[in-house]
Amino acid sequence: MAGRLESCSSDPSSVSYLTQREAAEIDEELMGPLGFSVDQLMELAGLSVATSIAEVYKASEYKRVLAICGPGNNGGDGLVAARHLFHFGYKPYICYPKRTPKPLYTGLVTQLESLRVPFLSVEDLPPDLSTEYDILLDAVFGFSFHGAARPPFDDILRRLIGMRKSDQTNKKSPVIVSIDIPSGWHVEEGDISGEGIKPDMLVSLTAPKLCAKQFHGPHHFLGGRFVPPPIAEKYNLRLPPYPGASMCVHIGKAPQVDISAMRENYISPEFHEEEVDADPIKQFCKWFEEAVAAGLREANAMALSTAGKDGKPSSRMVLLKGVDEDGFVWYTNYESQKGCQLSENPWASLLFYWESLNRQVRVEGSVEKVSNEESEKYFHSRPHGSQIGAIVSKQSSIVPGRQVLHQQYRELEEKFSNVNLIPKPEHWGGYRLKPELIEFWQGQQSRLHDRLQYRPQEIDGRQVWKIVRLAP
Ligand SMILES: NC(=O)C1=CN([C@@H]2O[C@H](COP(=O)(O)OP(=O)(O)OC[C@H]3O[C@@H](n4cnc5c(N)ncnc54)[C@H](OP(=O)(O)O)[C@@H]3O)[C@@H](O)[C@H]2O)[C@@H](O)CC1
Ligand SMILES: Cc1cc2nc3c(=O)[nH]c(=O)nc-3n(C[C@H](O)[C@H](O)[C@H](O)COP(=O)(O)O)c2cc1C
Ligand SMILES: Cc1ncc(COP(=O)(O)O)c(C=O)c1O
Ligand SMILES: [K+]
Repeated sequence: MAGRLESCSSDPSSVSYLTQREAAEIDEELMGPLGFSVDQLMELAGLSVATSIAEVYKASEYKRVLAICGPGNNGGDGLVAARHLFHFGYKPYICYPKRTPKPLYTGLVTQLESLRVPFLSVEDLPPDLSTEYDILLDAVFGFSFHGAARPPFDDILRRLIGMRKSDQTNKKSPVIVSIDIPSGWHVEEGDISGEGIKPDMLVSLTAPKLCAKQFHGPHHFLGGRFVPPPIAEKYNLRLPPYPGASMCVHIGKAPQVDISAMRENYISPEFHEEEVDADPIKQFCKWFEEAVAAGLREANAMALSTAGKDGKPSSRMVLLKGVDEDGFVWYTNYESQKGCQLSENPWASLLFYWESLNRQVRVEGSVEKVSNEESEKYFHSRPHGSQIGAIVSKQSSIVPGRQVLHQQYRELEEKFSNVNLIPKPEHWGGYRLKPELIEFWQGQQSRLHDRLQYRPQEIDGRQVWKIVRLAP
């Protein structure tokens, strides 16, 4: 593979596209019989736009955002998006030349002013947009656009078009993000002249409009996670599922990424010898609590690496279920691959990676089984389904098909339906790794990371932990 990867996203052919009339009708229905207010929909639309941007263009690299807002609701979406982007750590600027005196819009302006977000007139805009901004947010026209753009928007659109053309030699030019419709494009026919703006990202709202079929930029997102079933049914809308609690979903052709160019620059507070706890377990607990407080999902997930007598290592994720001075505990099937390897070679390593904190913790040491009582106690604390699952699963053995697992699961569910205590299989239980090495890694800029390693040392017959700094 030549370093190229297609990232996952929804199949564009399975998504519905709306005509201009349908878009306007849906708008009216949402705000009529379905009880929404325009403020609500605009807030959700603007939030979807801001979260889509944050998914692709990180604030650390694309900080300066110029939101160009038009006279209608598309412009309102831009104002809302700019406010959210401010709170996400971006630096927004607003160009809003044709203001609407309605309270909704004056409120949005006041909110931005209270955040000290600068408002620029068309005359204030720098002659070359490409040097001053990292993101140009096109919130000029939405689905009610018709005809040819009138002043002052005609000139602004020309500058966006010109900037992209004259900038092809520049290393990094700003990206254009269009809300709902690339402004100036025909809502259904798209970029009729072929001379229109060429956004890098399009965030369609509610459902893509027909013109979006002509969008060939790298990032097509759908936002506006508020479509109620009556609308979806009436307009026969096929929309991709939104992941988790996300306000946006990537649709369209998956962007090609150059794996070799994928890298993050870690920016973190420095991590010094003076500030760490003399006891690595206490230090681990401190970092673990910080990972949990930072809202990391499964901060207790760790990679466990083992090797049997053939010396060939293998890794898999397991969940940390306890940690104290005696070591790190996880539970599994003693007859699994890892179980067999540990019976041949009771040494292992554990690895935690807390991505958003730029932290890694590495633990190495000897492994033994926890007491049967400890395993019993933990086993019975698990949800019933997981207890049955552990009985069903002869972990790491070949199964002929998923239905076999389901069949056995159903039989056991039936068998244990009136039983208080589901018996723990003998071959299921915990392991405890007693550390002989713990290393705390804090990512830093230019790959000059902090690495503090603890190893036990005997001083006057007493075991103490020696801390050394390792080169990154
Ligand atoms: N579920 C939904 O539906 C949701 C929709 N939402 C958002 O609403 C958007 C649609 O909003 P919208 O209807 O206000 O229309 P939009 O295009 O922003 O502006 C119309 C303005 O532009 C003007 N104008 C038109 N042509 C022009 C020209 N050639 N040159 C100059 N001006 C021109 C026109 O003036 P007029 O021609 O009427 O005098 C009017 O003032 C939609 O795309 C989405 O972003 C979300 O907020 C929430 C959920
Ligand atoms: C986040 C995560 C946590 C996991 N936790 C455990 C666990 O605590 N115990 C376990 O036996 N398997 C766990 N698994 C499944 C293992 O990664 C692995 O598939 C399984 O234990 C079989 O590994 P083996 O064949 O190398 O023994 C987890 C997987 C993931 C992705
Ligand atoms: C097969 C298996 N066993 C055990 C666990 C440990 O988790 P828990 O005891 O919380 O179910 C996991 C977690 O993913 C797992 O996949
Ligand atoms: K737009």
